[in-house]
Amino acid sequence: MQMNEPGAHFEAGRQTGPVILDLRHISLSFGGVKALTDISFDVRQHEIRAIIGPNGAGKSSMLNVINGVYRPQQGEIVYRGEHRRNMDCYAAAKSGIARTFQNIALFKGMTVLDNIMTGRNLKMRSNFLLQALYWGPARREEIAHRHKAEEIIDFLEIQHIRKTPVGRLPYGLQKRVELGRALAAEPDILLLDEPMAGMNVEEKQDMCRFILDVNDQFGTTIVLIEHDMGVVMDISDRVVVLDYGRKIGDGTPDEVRANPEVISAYLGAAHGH
Ligand SMILES: Nc1ncnc2c1ncn2[C@@H]1O[C@H](COP(=O)(O)OP(=O)(O)OP(=O)(O)O)[C@@H](O)[C@H]1O
Repeated sequence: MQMNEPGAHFEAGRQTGPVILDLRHISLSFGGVKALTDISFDVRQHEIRAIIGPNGAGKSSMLNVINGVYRPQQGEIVYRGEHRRNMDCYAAAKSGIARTFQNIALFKGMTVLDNIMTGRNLKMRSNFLLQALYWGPARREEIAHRHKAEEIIDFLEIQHIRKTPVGRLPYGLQKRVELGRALAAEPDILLLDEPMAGMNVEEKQDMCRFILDVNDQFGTTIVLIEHDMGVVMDISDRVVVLDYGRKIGDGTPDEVRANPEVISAYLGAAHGH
């Protein structure tokens, strides 16, 4: 029998580690609108954790709480054992949390390579002054960053478009470049907001493969929002289900699929309630 590290768990045949991110009793409202009410769930190292739920359920708000864009009025976030009232956007990025957005947020006029290089910003030590004073070290640093960006380009199989302005690419490839930019930060946790939205079947299959490879080869923990149930159930270790800002289910894909409250929320949504 294989010996596991302490705190190790097996989900969907994948070994996941101890809890890296723990969200406790998070409540968030905008004026009178309650976007999240008393949500608690955790994320284990190396797992693929999905957040699902009907439109307006609070999924994007939850990601925004995790990377510090929104500050919840109540609750606590424990990240790597440190307790915080809320995350701070810059600190979250600096401490290894990267994300992609529902609507692509790339520099359309810039090439694929340059967009991916922007993901290295937080890793760059040299600023303009330093570059002027110490041309050598800054140059060496630039080369190292470029090398990393090229590695990501190879990994995502987009060598052929590395010099193409992003705005000229089809949607599916733009989404892949956005993933590349997030990967350039070498994150420990990658937050993906609907990575497959608007894609055709083939593009979805490619994206699934890349997400699984990122998780497998880089050991990256992944938290994703996705509407395509087939994809979610296929690739996730555990799924949290939100409805009207409340958590109504949490568990393995099989557990969630069999949860009567989840079934009725989805049937209700399908019937337009
Ligand atoms: N910045 C904001 N200002 C005011 N209300 C907001 C804001 N962001 C989200 N909300 C509200 O919070 C609720 C949850 O929205 P959220 O976008 O998190 O849901 P979602 O599950 O991601 O939805 P979708 O699947 O449609 O993207 C909604 O009622 C939404 O209108």
